Amino acid sequence: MNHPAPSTRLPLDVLGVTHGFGRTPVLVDVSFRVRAGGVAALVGHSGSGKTTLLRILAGIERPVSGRVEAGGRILSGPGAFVEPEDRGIGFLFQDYALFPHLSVTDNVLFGLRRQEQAAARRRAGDMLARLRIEHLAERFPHMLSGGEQQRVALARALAPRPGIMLLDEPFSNLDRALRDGVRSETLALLRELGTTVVMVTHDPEEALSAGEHVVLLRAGRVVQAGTPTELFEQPVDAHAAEFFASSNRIRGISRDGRLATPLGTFPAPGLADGVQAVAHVRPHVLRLSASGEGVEGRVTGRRLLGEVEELSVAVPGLAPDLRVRSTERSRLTVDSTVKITACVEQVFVFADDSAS
Ligand SMILES: Nc1ncnc2c1ncn2[C@@H]1O[C@H](COP(=O)(O)OP(=O)(O)OP(=O)(O)O)[C@@H](O)[C@H]1O
Repeated sequence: MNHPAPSTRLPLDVLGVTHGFGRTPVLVDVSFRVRAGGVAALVGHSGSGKTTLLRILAGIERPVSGRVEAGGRILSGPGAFVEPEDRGIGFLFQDYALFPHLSVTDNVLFGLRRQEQAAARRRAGDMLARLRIEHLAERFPHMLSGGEQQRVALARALAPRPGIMLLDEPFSNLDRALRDGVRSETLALLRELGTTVVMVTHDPEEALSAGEHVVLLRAGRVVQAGTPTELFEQPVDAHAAEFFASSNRIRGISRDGRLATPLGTFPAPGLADGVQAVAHVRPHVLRLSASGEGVEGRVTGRRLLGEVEELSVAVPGLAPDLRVRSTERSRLTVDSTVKITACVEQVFVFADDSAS
């Protein structure tokens, strides 16, 4: 099999990018760096500004202020702007946007239209081989499955060997079984080619599994940026904690650096005495046992969610019931009395936003 030459490795810097439409601010002072050949996942709820930021990186949109640099070259900035086609950036978007009237080969050649024809044909052939879709070369997009279309779109985007690749929810149209495979294959290929990647997703699992650097956006601001482990295990605020795993939210009042709740007391560093706060207790950090240590509760329901099982447990003084998840199948039945313990280090306490 022919292997395409690696792309030029480029770091990408986003420096204080601010943008808005009319009076509405959409991005506020956004900064982050993606190392050359690294993969960053931009994640956030709908409307947090992910796509606008990607459009700015692509050069489709000009930021109101701030800079975008690739390998030290200013792409957007005060008095400087490089047109999208001259940025050396490839895109892969959700709807693939293959040309319906062009064959697979011609779709890939479209990305190489600035090159000499014989070299372009060789490159297109290499790319199709690399993605194991040579046998589809003469087909038209309507004759392809979703996964095949995605590969063709990837081949088209990668054929010019961009140093940077922008992915906007490129796997969300694929069904779950296909998605995981296509995503890991795509990222493995991009890593092999040394391409720097910025991937937009609203799926927390996808961000944690794909990005070595995760940037969490809320209302156009970076809430937190770091490794997947940092974002999952050390969230900076309630929003960051809830984004990656929905928790049992247990209210209490802080005293002496701890939060007293019906489920026990949890460390509440930095909170003054008498502040209303919430302990975010993820369902998987709770353990149930038939007897022993812990707060007493009563099992009120069981649901199998696939790999994990969720039990709901009523605890006096707590509403709604606690959600407890485990990959082990519980022997506890509905109505049995249980003891509940929480892994204290994995409980996050933040001031109660809804109380102010
Ligand atoms: N051309 C535009 N004119 C006016 N407002 C816009 C325009 N493009 C985006 N917006 C607004 O900017 C905000 C951010 O939109 P953006 O598409 O960047 O968010 P997103 O995080 O990508 O959301 P989603 O996950 O739903 O795609 C939204 O409030 C949106 O309505």
